[in-house]
Amino acid sequence: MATPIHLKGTTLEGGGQLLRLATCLSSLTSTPIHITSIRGNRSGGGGLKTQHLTSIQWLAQASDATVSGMNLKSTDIEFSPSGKSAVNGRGERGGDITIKQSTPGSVNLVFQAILPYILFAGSGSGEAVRVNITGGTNVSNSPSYDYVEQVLLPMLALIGIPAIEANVHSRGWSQGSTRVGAVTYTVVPLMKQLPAFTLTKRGDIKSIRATIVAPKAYEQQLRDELDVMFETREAKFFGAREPEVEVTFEDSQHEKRYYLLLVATTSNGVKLGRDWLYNHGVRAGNIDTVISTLVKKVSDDLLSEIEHGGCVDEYLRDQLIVFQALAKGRCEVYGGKKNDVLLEPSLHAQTAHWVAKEVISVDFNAEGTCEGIGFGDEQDKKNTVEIELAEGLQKLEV
Ligand SMILES: Nc1ncnc2c1ncn2[C@@H]1O[C@H](COP(=O)(O)OP(=O)(O)OP(=O)(O)O)[C@@H](O)[C@H]1O
Repeated sequence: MATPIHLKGTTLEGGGQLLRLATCLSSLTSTPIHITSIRGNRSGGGGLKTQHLTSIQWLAQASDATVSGMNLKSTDIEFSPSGKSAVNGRGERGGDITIKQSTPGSVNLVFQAILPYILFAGSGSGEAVRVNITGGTNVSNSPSYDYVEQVLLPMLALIGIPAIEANVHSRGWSQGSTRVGAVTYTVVPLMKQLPAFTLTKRGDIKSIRATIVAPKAYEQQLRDELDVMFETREAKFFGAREPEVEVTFEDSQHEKRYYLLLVATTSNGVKLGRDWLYNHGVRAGNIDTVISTLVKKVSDDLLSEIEHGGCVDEYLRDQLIVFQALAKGRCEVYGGKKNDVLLEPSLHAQTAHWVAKEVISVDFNAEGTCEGIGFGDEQDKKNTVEIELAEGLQKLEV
């Protein structure tokens, strides 16, 4: 068996994303890896949390991997796929995948870990796979259900991934709540390689959609606050264009859960999103502050995304890297400029570049461009098989 590639879990961002991406690429390409000091840059000693463990367990089953260290708080895992892909983790093609978390750990970080595998491992039949995941739907520092539905999935469609349908059955919140949510994503695995893609022309801001999830009693106040904000900042958002704004509201059914997402859609179909699950403490006496702070922060954040002129927001930039690396050929994603200087990729994006380089040898340049490996084409895929011969180890390409 090949020697596992060693990945130090404290590299760059040093959090859970390194682990998700590395195990996913390892599963797809049957590359053994050894990750040490897992989430070593996080407080509390790092190690695997439920969400990470759940993702790795699914990938291990799907790729028939032998794994050591697969337990909560583990800081060291060795992950060695056998090369016999089981496609959806049950040894079947098509059908359903059900992943249950009993905590509000982020549904979408589990989805982030397994989606490339489901798409690229190849069911070949064009049959849809329903991915049911329970856990948190709106969790701080992770993609919310709303962000995935309104930004990630349309952007994946824009780069050539077959449309993925999203359904939320119930909300699950973090921050002291034990409410677990449920989501279904319906994914059609790729039947051939993902062609190279380019996202370099953003276009003008055409419309903005605001999604509010908050206690029903404050719906009107939130709508009013947004109206005033859009009126004041109309020119900044829309330039000379006629403003197009849509606001939707959903009752959070929880007196302390205030969530806002703003998504800008451009004339070229690009989506830029920013959101926030208010996390500074909600008390009976501070609702006015909660509402004004929420609207101000999210609109400030979206404006800075719009001002840099890029085709991806800060979060999408790191989430598209795996698709760039697996597509066939030169993939370019423009991240924008500040004061005429290219925006540096976030630490998460730099980490994803590093993992892609270490595990599947894809190089990203400073502009975030790479030559993707074209995963999925049997003719182009270079499966290296190691055969032990009496006189030594010889490598053959098949
Ligand atoms: N507000 C947001 N909207 C969309 N995506 C987000 C948002 N915040 C974070 N993300 C994405 O969530 C992922 C977070 O990765 P990270 O390694 O920090 O997660 P983690 O598994 O929770 O790890 P850790 O607990 O170690 O921080 C990244 O892909 C990042 O782009």
